[in-house]
Amino acid sequence: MTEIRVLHDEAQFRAHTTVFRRAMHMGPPSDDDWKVVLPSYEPERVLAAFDGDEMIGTTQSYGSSLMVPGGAVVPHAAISRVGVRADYTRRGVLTALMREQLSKLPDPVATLRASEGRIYGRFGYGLAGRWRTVEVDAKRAVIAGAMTGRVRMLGQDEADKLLPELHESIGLTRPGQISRWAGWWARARDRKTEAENSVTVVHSGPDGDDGFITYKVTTDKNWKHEMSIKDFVCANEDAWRDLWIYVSRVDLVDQIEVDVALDDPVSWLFEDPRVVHTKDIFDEIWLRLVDVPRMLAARTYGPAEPVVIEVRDTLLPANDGRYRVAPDGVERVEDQPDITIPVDLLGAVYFGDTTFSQLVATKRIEGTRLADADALFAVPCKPFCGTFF
Ligand SMILES: CC(=O)SCCNC(=O)CCNC(=O)[C@H](O)C(C)(C)COP(=O)(O)OP(=O)(O)OC[C@H]1O[C@@H](n2cnc3c(N)ncnc32)[C@H](O)[C@@H]1OP(=O)(O)O
Repeated sequence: MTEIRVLHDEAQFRAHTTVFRRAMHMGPPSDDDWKVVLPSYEPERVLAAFDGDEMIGTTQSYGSSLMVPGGAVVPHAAISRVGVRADYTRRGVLTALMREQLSKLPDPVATLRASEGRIYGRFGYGLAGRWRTVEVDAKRAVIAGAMTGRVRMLGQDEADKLLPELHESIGLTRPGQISRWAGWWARARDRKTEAENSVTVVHSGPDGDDGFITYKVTTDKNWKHEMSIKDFVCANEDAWRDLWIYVSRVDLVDQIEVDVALDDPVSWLFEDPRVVHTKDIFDEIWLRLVDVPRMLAARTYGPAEPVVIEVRDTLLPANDGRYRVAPDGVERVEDQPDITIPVDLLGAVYFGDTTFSQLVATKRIEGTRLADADALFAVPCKPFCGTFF
């Protein structure tokens, strides 16, 4: 019999990490590891499944905020450390954890990064945003013109102190982005220490610091140097362009790799757009609309005739209902629906990464008046988070 409990103390948190890591085929945390991981445990947000006294499954969330289309920022739960002990899988342990977690979340929306694509749809998470991994041939990469601002390289201690403040002051600039919590920065600092030669460069414009990158250069046995950009954050286009000028001019580097938004205009920076090659497109944001009326009201809509959308949510039936979505807002109605959609697929269209028409074409949903629905949910830019957790 599986029982779900909220964990409260450090010993339980450490056992939680061990169960999760084992599910991911990693060993338990060392004492040094544990010092870094502990700050990522937030009271009341940590759940575990038990069989008697045995901990057999885990999940937790971090309190954060998320930008939605139109620019509003809403409280958000970042879901992480989901794992079930291999000797207990496929007996409903994750189902019990997810059910309990969703019923208790204080936030109207949750996102996660999925280890596998078939796990989370049944719990109402939809694939809402993807990233594009690009490789830039640095030897041929020429950006015309000079920087408009200036860049400076930081020492590790300085970076550890400045980056959380700078990230917060830059704020969220694109739908899909989330704020970072103290435990996120502790893990990031630890990963940089592991990487040893991780480099942080900050950009300043007329109003002060307004962007940064963190990267690492590795050298293979053929003396080929690859720069991997781990973090690329900027408040404006000048900072973005100047930081690209900087990385494209670092000596010895043959190739630069970075994850960007699907519609990132990076190719247009270079005199020869072919220096940018898309290596991969991969799912990033799995979105769970926990409070559907609140989340539908939080975003803005494009110009189109209103449509009535019927939402089905087996885990959170308070969301079940028909919503009339119009450019001037959303209201619950009893009218006949134009479209009927499960909550995971409403999550998939929420950020505009996919459309109602595409879902109908693939027979995932049924509906009419698709041109209006697509126009209402259309967005000027694709979602991208850029914060891995
Ligand atoms: C946000 C993150 O942390 S991502 C990391 C997720 N964790 C991992 O990948 C670690 C390794 N895997 C595991 O720990 C487990 O297999 C989990 C957590 C993915 C699933 O836990 P389980 O307790 O086995 O899930 P549960 O028994 O509740 O399964 C519910 C349903 O999902 C299906 N399901 C569960 N996992 C998978 C999977 N990996 N692939 C396909 N279907 C799956 C089950 O078959 C079941 O379907 P059914 O209701 O039709 O019978």
